[in-house]
Amino acid sequence: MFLKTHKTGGSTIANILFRYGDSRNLTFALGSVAQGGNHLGWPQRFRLSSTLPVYRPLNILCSHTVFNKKPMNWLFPREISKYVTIIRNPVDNFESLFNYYQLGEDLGLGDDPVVSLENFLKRLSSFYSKVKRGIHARNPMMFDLGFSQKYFQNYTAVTEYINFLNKEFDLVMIMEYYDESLILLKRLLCWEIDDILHVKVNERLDKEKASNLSDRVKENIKRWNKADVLLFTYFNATFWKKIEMEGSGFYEDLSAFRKRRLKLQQICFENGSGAVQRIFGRKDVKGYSTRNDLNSSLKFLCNRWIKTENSYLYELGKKRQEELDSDLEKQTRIDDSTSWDVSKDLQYVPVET
Ligand SMILES: Nc1ncnc2c1ncn2[C@@H]1O[C@H](COP(=O)(O)OS(=O)(=O)O)[C@@H](OP(=O)(O)O)[C@H]1O
Repeated sequence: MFLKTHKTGGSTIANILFRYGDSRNLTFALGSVAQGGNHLGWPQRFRLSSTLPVYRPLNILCSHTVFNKKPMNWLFPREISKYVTIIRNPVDNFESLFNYYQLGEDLGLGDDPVVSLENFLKRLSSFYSKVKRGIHARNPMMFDLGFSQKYFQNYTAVTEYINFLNKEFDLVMIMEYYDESLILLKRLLCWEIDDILHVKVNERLDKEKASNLSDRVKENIKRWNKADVLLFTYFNATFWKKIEMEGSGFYEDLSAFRKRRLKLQQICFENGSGAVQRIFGRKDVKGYSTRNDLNSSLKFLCNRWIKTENSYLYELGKKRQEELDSDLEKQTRIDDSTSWDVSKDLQYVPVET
């Protein structure tokens, strides 16, 4: 169960999980197409009804949702499942989220990534309630991890919830240490290095980024998102303790992984092509150009690395629908209550009068 928090590098992990699960015919928790397919009830807490129906146990959940222990533990029993998530430095996370979702524009603060963010932080309380996607606009990571907004300003509640998360999750990855995070994931899931190969996806275009934020703005982002700061500080510390416990084999894996990834990236993609990828509607992010000289199997492999979340979900949804249709067909056949002719032992023989 991968709890995909917003703007933390989760789409890259989801792409890894899609490729892993799809090639092994595993079953994903899929959202309804009406919700865009990539949300499992978000911003509501996860419920059993948040996923499309399925007649077999689920193997992977990797779409946006809000953590909810009971239904999740039911679908992914703790004894046989791994619970993982990823977080990011709250300053960069908030900047990414604010500008990606154009919250400044929503509020009439203009489309300049730096100025609109500065102005938002100046008059927070009056703006917060007005943001259409207000859910995003404070402690977005703690929100996705299921912490109630009511307690955002309660230190005891925040720290207790972080302790609770520490018990619920087997691994909390850190975006700033992406490679190290993936090696921990590989080891936790007993995977091979090839299973975690990837390219960075969903990176904003440079013009949408607010680079060089002043120290004052950074400090205000931290003060506004105190619960996320506490979350990040706590799991950043446990992350390095985890790595220490892995021993020296961890760094051997890390170096082998980096070499292999570089090699495959060189095989698959043109260097610095400046390509742009459309991910939905009119939203573009940085993309990749696959090399022209690839044979068909390599082309297939390389294109899967950069396949967007939405097209993966669309394909998986279609596959699921076909399975459901055939499962339903089988059930209808079993339930056909007029088919009494398969055996005659209990055949109806009326009493003679
Ligand atoms: N491998 C790797 N290493 C470092 N950083 C990475 C990686 N993959 C994704 N990213 C950065 O993650 C940001 C996108 O996060 P998400 O995919 O979670 O966004 S979303 O909520 O699903 O829209 C986005 O950050 P910003 O560009 O700052 O917005 C990506 O650049």
